[in-house]
Amino acid sequence: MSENLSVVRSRLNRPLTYAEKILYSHLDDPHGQDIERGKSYLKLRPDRVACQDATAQMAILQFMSANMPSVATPTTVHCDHLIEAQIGGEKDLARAQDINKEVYDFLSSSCAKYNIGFWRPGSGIIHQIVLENYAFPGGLMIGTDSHTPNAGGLGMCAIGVGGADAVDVMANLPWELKAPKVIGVRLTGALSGWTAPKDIILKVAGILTVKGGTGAIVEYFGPGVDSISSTGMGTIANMGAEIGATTSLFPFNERMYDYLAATKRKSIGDFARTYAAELHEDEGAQYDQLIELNLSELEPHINGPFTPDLATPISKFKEAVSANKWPEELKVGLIGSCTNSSYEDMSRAASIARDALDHGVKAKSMFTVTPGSEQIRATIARDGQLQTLEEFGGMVLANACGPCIGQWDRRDVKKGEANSILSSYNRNFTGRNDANPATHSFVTSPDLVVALTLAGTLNFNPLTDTLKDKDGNEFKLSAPTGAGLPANGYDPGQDTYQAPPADRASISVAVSPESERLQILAGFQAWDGKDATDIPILIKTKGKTTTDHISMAGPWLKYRGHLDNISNNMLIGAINAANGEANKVKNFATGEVGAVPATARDYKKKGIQWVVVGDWNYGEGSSREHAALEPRHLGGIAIITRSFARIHETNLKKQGMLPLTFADPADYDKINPDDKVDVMCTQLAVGKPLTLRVHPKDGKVWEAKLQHTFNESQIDWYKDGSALNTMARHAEE
Ligand SMILES: O=C(O)C[C@@H]([C@@H](O)C(=O)O)[N+](=O)[O-]
Ligand code: SF4
Repeated sequence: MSENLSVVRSRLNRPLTYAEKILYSHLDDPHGQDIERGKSYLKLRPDRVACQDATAQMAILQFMSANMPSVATPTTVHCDHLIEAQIGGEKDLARAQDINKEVYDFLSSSCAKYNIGFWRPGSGIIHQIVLENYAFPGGLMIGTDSHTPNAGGLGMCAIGVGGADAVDVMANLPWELKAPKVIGVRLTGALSGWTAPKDIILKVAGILTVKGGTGAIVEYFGPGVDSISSTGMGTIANMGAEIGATTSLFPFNERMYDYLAATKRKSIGDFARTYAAELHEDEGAQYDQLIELNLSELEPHINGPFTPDLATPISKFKEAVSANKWPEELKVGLIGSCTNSSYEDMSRAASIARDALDHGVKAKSMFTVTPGSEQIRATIARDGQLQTLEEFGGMVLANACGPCIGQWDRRDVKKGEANSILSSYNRNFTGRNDANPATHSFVTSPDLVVALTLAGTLNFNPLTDTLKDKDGNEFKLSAPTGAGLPANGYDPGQDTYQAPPADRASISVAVSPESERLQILAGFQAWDGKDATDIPILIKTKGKTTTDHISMAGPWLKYRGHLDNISNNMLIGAINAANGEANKVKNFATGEVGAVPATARDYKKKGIQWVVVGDWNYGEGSSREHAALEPRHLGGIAIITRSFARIHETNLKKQGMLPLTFADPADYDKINPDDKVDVMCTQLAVGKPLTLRVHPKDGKVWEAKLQHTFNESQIDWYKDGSALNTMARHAEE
């Protein structure tokens, strides 16, 4: 990496940010690569790939079509998304192992066959396991999950991608990324009292908004960094996904060294120390945008509802609750998720719970606890935090995503009933946790979750308000305390890791043709070389259209390996601009109103291609490529929006769709849901806009200019029908 970096330094002759040092030291061709931030497509060689069980299925099904004996880059698969939270950790895990047996067997056998490490159900959430075992300062990795950036807590450049991107790296192809801009966040002062690392990213999300980080890496630096633990830095990097950032990262420092040593990787810490000079930004490094945060003045924040960038400082939260008429009663408090489930998070949360118990009171709201990994669970069980949280009223769930991804058998409210929940998670999109669009979900630090769960209401500020103890006397909660690392080291707990066997050739991977959950992928048809004329708009979506709106998780996760079945959830959460409702569109071939997937299937049966029209930051959120595979599978050809989230735009290109943006954003308003359109696909060329000819039902034809970001090789993906088809074609040549 140092050699590559010195080659690039001699070419660029300017100070570099830390993010650039990691990226450019991983270039496939440091001598010849064109390097311009925000413009060039970098060809990179990541050190590692990580996949989780809800995205690994499609990634491995695609890798299988590359006909390779094993993966070319160290890869792991983590079972964390498919465990439903119902009655508590152990029973939920056993139930999941039974329900998901077919998928787990597919994953464990394909991992064994292709030389992939397999982390069984119960091992923990992918991003905690990666931090505990694989992340290292100066490394570059990709993961088929948008919160892969969590590894930024160990100074790694870790980027979320769709499965098709992971297949490139598994198949030893260079991985392509548009050279990101770099946003600097300079931290001064120090965290103290109720202010937690999470509050830094909650504040930054409020500043940058959900699309402010798109196309950029967020790089933290400055004297304030040293007041944050390595897992705290991970929290901040993790939730950088919510501002659309390519990733977020921190410079190597002694807090990272301590975490490496605590997780049996002192040798890596020592090695990083020998390269410390290169594991941070250069003097005079230039940032495309610079934000200053004084941590000594930073308040705790609560973000939401419905979007992770609606940031409210705790001192203003009560008035926001009443001004917006959010449901005041706090129904459920949830701590955990990959964002906040570290030893430090659990220790600080337990210190507040202990304070309450010492005053003879405990949780008023329902309260759930998700340890981030088996190692964390075993250690907080040994050290007592787990028992304290249970005594406080906590239900300990499996070491898994659970309610965060909608894997929650929630019984305390009916669908449609307005209510409020508070979590230490990173995302709070409509319906995400419990499929109830009336659930007001807020994200904050674990500390504030515990404090407000104790009070049972959103109208409580632990910094200023008092509570009544068991005798009715008033008391004020003390600020949380908690060790960043376990004084007696981590307890690894149960061994949940399956290493790939030496002899792999004899292993067979079975996918039953009758399976409801796994389906061998048929290649997509190549482009017919023609313009698409007089085609309908399947739906014009209004407002926020995240990957949760496009391909809902929760109950649909069971079909993540079966493209035809999961396509029945396509866009069912998106709001139709024509009627303000979800999953209700007009079929322009029959005149009937019906569900989006059924309408698309009818068009496909009739050989009618279609487009979707969307608004800003379309495809915000997850890396699930199903959000791109489904419209492709059901006969869509283009998604036309005001702007895209990075991962989703790439996923659409990889699957042979056309992600196009209005050159004039006002054209989004001009186009009507019942217009027919001509997409002049034959005009697709690098750097050239494409024409959309619009035929209003009544009125004269007009034209919109559409922009795109295709480069030469990506245009091949469109012509071949998908990136996989291009890969197969090159392999034959
Ligand atoms: O949907 C998936 O499988 C991946 C997704 C999920 O982890 C999520 O938090 O929504 N993500 O964030 O990329
Ligand atoms: S954000 Fe939630 S669903 Fe996604 S990886 Fe983290 S814990 Fe799992």
